Amino acid sequence: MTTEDATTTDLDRSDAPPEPPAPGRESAVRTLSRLWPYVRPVRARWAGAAVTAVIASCLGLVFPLVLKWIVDGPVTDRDPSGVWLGAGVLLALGVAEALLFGLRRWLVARPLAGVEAGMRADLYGHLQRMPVAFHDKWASGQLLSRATTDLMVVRMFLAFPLTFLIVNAVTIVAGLAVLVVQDWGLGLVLLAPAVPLMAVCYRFEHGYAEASRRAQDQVGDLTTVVEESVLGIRIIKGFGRHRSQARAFRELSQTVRGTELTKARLLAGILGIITLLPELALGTALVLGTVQVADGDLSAGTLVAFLSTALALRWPIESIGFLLAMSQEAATATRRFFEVMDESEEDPRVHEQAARAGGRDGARSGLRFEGVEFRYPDAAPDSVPTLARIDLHIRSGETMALVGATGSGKTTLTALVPRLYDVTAGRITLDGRDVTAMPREELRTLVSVAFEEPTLFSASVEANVRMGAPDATPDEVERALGVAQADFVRRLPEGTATEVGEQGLSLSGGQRQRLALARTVVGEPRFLVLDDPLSALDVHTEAAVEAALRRVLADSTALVVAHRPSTVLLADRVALLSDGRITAVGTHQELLRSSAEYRHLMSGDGDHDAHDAAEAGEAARA
Ligand SMILES: Nc1ncnc2c1ncn2[C@@H]1O[C@H](COP(=O)(O)OP(=O)(O)OP(=O)(O)O)[C@@H](O)[C@H]1O
Repeated sequence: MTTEDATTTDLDRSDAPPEPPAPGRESAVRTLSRLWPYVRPVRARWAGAAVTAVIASCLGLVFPLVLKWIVDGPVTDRDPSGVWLGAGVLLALGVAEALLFGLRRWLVARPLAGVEAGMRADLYGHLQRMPVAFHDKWASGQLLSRATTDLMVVRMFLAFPLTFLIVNAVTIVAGLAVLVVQDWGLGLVLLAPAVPLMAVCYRFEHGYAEASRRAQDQVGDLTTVVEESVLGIRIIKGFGRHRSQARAFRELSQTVRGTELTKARLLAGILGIITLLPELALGTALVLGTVQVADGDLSAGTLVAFLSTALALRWPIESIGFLLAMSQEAATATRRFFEVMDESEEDPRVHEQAARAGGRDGARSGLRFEGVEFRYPDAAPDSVPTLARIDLHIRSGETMALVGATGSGKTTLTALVPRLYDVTAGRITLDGRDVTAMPREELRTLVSVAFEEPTLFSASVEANVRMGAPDATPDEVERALGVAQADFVRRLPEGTATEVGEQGLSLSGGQRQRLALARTVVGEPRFLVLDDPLSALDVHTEAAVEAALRRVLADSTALVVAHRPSTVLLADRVALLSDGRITAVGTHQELLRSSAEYRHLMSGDGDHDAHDAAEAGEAARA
């Protein structure tokens, strides 16, 4: 996304993910079960940790039984040594419980950090293999938030709620069994809230899933806005838009706050009910139990044991509300993760049919567009194609300039050669081989591209240039920097080792463009596709780059998008693109003579869009 785009962002949007599936369409359990391939390698340690936690939690249920023994035994018999023994057992139980919980944490911490890292690496690798059309469609903040916050939520779920939902369920069942065994009547009183609680939990899960999805998407939008504002900070300041931008940001954060409050309200509601109903049941059991003890129907020890068992179950029951909430958030995070992972990657296979059909033109026949038609993937099927009926032959070793009004489709046409997008009809061949018949790696070694927007990465000058050819020798890097007239790198603090890019030294537009050009030519590719590569250079530097570039172009087959006559003069021939169609091909002089539209475009009187240029051409003809 360009910086210009960043500032025109409508902050009120609720953009990507494109059409998120409605929550609840797939159950949380089903969604979370998709994590199994990632959890599988650590299943033994995870299960060991869960069993440890179950043992630790159930040890808590032994306390009341020891208490009962102390009250009904040594206390009733006034036996101090028995009381000390009981106290010692309680202390040992407490220490054992603490140690076991510590062991559980130790068992899972490292493997689950590994699961999170593995998922993140998979997501990153997948994003690298996704077609450009996918990145056109998805807001960067949505992808960022999925790779960071969502994966953290998943790790926390595996470490805590998943284990404790199991641990607490086992503890509650065991505890209720202990209660019923001690006094079935009082046990049933405590069991009474179970059914309404289950109904409440079910309803809560549904509402919370919806709110949690909304919140996580809104956080993604917020991330996008922050990222775009940082990238576009110069334009925001330059246009004095920081106040309105801040206001729009505040509104979006208010929306996130509102959704978080909805979640908090839902959680508070269920926590209230989950606490209230068992407390009521416990109060009732306490009254009934006390009456039974007074009537002599129940021993005091049994009542103490009964109540302390019930109290030991308070935490497992009360925690269910937020464990469910965390599980729902993890289900949403997992769903958001797999929404990206489920998108199909670029097909690495070559098209067999195209491979068989290719080769008939023979070697060194250059770059050919044959009946090419292209429509962007999100365009309506019946819309006018962006490019249509493109037949163009750039002979081996020839440089063809591509000229056309703004919006006529020049960038789109250049993007088809390295298969950033695939043609919707027709074919493109390199030395007679259909580009779809080549493995992408081979294609992208054969074709080198320089885009209008010279993006550099946070790395040294040399590493940025080497992206064009990782195996280039230092001499080749020097030569490429020479072609791009990037001698300014010698004056940088650490020469070619100087860090540039987002976190590095700031370079001027022209300097960045020259480094990007060096990156393109370093591998001496057979085919070069340059999208207006000299637009940011002053006339003297442009002339020097052109002189050097001419030597490179002599050995390559090149397609060069050009807006200025000086760039056009690099080319042997020129193709004129009007509204997505090639309307003329010839030398610069021929087109100056024969095409009014071309004359108009080359006259340099301002910027024209495709329509203006065509109209101006018509007018000039008339
Ligand atoms: N990713 C995209 N998705 C949908 N439509 C697009 C996309 N990129 C460009 N377009 C549309 O395709 C048309 C051609 O755009 P393109 O960028 O190829 O023009 P161009 O000739 O290179 O213009 P310029 O000289 O201004 O760079 C435009 O109408 C543009 O709106």
